[in-house]
Parts: sequence; structure tokens; C-alpha cells
Amino acid sequence: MKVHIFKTRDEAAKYAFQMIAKGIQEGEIRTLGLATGGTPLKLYEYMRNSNLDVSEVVTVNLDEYVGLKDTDEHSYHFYMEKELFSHLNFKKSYLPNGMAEDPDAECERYDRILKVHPVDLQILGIGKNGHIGFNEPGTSFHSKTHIVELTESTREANRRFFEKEEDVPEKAISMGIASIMAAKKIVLLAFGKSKAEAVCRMINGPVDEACPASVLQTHPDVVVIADAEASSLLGDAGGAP
Ligand SMILES: N[C@@H]1[C@@H](O)[C@H](O)[C@@H](COP(=O)(O)O)O[C@@H]1O
Repeated sequence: MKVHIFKTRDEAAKYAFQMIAKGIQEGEIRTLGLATGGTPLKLYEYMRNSNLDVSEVVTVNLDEYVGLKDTDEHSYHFYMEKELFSHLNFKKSYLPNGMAEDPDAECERYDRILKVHPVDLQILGIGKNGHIGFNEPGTSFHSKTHIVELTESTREANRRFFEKEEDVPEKAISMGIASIMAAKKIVLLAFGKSKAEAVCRMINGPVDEACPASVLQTHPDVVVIADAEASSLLGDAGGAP
């Protein structure tokens, strides 16, 4: 695991953007794995304001809420359209369908998409409880795309995007841990004090399903890009690149 620490989230996002832009320009990233949430917003701003040619790049998203239509402003479909897809000419973009009538069949469909489009670089955020995608603590490291019951802490963390607490969905479809680990390269972004403990457990803690992100210690090519606050509990684990 490489750990790069930046003073601000803006510098960190710029570094992540440059790394991704280079991979796309050099043809190494044919399939880009995308994340949602607050963390990648600055990175997506850099991407949409660039003149990056992504016409040969396929994207696959990590997850989607169950029960929200694409047109619902809280859905990850809506988020991706707004932040990235309406600005850049990706070849094709995939997200799990949270409205699928048969959720299990939808998980299988998504796994088939991932097989056809193996991820070259996966962007990840991290939950306060160490979740990646929507893989909550206790999720098997062997999991593929699956239906997830969101924990109270995750629902609470995402509460800020919704008007009322009861509007926060209880379930999601998420790529599994094994699906995420299949990516050739993983770039995990972590910003802010609230992520410091999860970042520390991910890097220094035992590799344990209690902290899903700790599995990344066993991946051959992971780059953690964090700001000073998120890395404040790390000691001298990393530095500027
Ligand atoms: N499913 C998403 C994750 O993909 C995201 O990385 C994480 C952190 O969210 P944020 O970036 O808003 O802190 O939680 C959400 O629940």
C-alpha cells in the first residue's frame, strides 16, 4: 500500500486526477471504477473541467441504493449524471439497477458486466466504519455483487443528502469485496477528521472482515490519497509523493 498525504483535499484530488488522466491518456485505463459520496466530488470537478478524451473508457460504479429511480436526485445514477456523465463522453457507463424487479438477477447481471469489463483502476472512498462500496463490517472478503442491509451508522452518515431520516434507503446493491479486489489498481481517497480512525484501521489494523477496507493490505497495487486530517492517526506511514 502506498500512502500519499496532502495538506488539503484540493491538492489530493488534483494528484488523483493527474494519475487517472495519465492512465487514460496512455491507454492503461480502459475500464474505470467509480465511487460516489462526498469524497470524489473534487476529483470529478477536475475531470469534468479537463479536456480528457474518455471516448474509449467504460465506467462501472460500485453501488446504488435499492428503490430509488434513476431520476431521483438521491440516486447514484443521478449523482453520476450530474457530476460526470453529462460532461464527459465515456464510451459506456454501468451502475447497478436499484429498481430491478429481481435483485438477485440484477446482482448476477452486474457480475457479468464486471467480467466483460475488468476494472483497470477503481476509485474508492471509505466509510467511517471502514466500509468500501457499501460493504459493511462483517461482509465476506469473497463477496461478489450483492444486496446489502445498510447499517445505522452508514444511514446516519448519508442522512445529510436526504430531507428526512426515513427517506434514507435501507438497502443497496454493491459490488462485493472480491469484485473490488479484482481491480488491477485501486486508488482510495480519504478526507477529513471523521475518516482518521477508519484510515488507521485500514492501514495499521489486522486484516479482518470487521474492517472491510483492511483487505486492501493484501492487494498488490493500492494507493491511498489522504489529506492531513484523515491521516492524522497514522504516525509516519506516508508522505507527499
Ligand atoms: N457507498 C458510499 C461509499 O462508496 C463511500 O465511499 C462512503 C463514504 O462516503 P463520503 O465520501 O460521503 O464520506 O460511503 C457511502 O456510503
